[in-house]
Amino acid sequence: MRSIKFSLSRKSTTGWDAAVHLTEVYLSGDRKADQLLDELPIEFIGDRRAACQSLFLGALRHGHRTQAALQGLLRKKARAGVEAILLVSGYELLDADAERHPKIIHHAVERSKQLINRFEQGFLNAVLRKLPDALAGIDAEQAPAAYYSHPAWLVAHWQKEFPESYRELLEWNQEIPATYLKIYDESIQGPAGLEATNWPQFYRITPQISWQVDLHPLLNQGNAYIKDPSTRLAPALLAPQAGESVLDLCAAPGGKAYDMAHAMKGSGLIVAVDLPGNRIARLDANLSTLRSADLQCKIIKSDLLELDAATFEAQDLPLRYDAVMLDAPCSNTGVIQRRTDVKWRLRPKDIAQCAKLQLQLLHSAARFVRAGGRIVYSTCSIEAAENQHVVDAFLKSKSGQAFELEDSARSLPWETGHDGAGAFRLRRNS
Ligand SMILES: C[S@@+](CC[C@H](N)C(=O)[O-])C[C@H]1O[C@@H](n2cnc3c(N)ncnc32)[C@H](O)[C@@H]1O
Repeated sequence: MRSIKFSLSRKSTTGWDAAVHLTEVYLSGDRKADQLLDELPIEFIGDRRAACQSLFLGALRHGHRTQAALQGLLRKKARAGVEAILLVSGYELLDADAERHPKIIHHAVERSKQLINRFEQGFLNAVLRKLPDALAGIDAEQAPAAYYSHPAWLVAHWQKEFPESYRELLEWNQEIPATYLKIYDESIQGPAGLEATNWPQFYRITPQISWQVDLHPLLNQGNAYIKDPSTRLAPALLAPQAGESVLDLCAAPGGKAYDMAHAMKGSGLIVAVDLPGNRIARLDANLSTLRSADLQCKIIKSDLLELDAATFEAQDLPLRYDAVMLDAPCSNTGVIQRRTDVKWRLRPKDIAQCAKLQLQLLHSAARFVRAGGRIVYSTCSIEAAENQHVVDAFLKSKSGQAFELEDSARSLPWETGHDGAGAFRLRRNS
């Protein structure tokens, strides 16, 4: 398959064409939606980029519903190029009033002439004409997984985990997420078009805002960061103080480090650890905006499970810290509204596998907490298996005996109105 930059380099390429192309690449490979959007050529800007993003993410957000509707219309699975057109069109049909459906179908058939062969065009035409009725025939009560466009196993799992509220969760995940800017320095006047929220320092970014003109000058100076209000929970629990030593584990790209550096009033030590790889460059760029004469920020590129005393000694860094943040990798079930392709990637065994790794990471992280110090274990999962159960298993273990659970915070998106998360503060007594 040709590169995204090459395929979209023609001036005549529309946002719709680009969305179909990204959807095809997504269906054919193992790249995440964010990565594909990041690969759009820089000249692909303005309305074309916005249309591409909205159609591509809409196709994925509602893709399971469109696939369910197509089941009765296709004898065998369509080639990824054809399926991509059907998913983008399915989203457009769901998003529009019935009187616009013929226009949507006509447009898809016309644009597809340059994308698929004549046989496929005839087939597409026939299927698209039946798609609106097939979509309308899916009932929320009888077929919640198809209607709310989630894998059936995940819906069955949440029906057990959240019997009272799984529908609210499914509805939440299907909404288009808000984007928030956190402004740390109260003296900074944000641009017009930022909307205040109930969460201090968080502003909703409205369509009036220009990323290029309004936001870029504000970002990357250490005083503002694009992040969801749920990200405040774990740093607030850890509450690092000025002058303390903080070990930020699983740190990249550095969002939690921003909160912690500001809580520390720019004084102390932050040692950030993440796996070697391309996330380190963004971590480094973010930390470089936080460093000051009084705040040292160091990076260790390492697997936490292999982190040992020698690595710290080699960089002349302490081995034990006042405060440790472990923002563990997780199933991401709390952020599906924002990262809709998580629904496509997640497999039934993933939650248990994440929990197993998280417990290993917590054991490894706990070694670096000084006596009397604290550690916050945090995830952006809403699964008990990845939150409370990991902490319970740790506390029951031999090394967990030295710790006690002091406090915790949880966000279930349908209750809080922002992304889901779990955070637990453990104190080391000895
Ligand atoms: C939830 S993200 C961290 C987000 C970050 N704390 C922030 O606030 O911007 C999880 C991170 O864990 C890192 N990670 C996963 N497994 C790891 C391991 N074994 N050792 C170190 N880092 C790991 C990933 O590379 C990823 O950057």
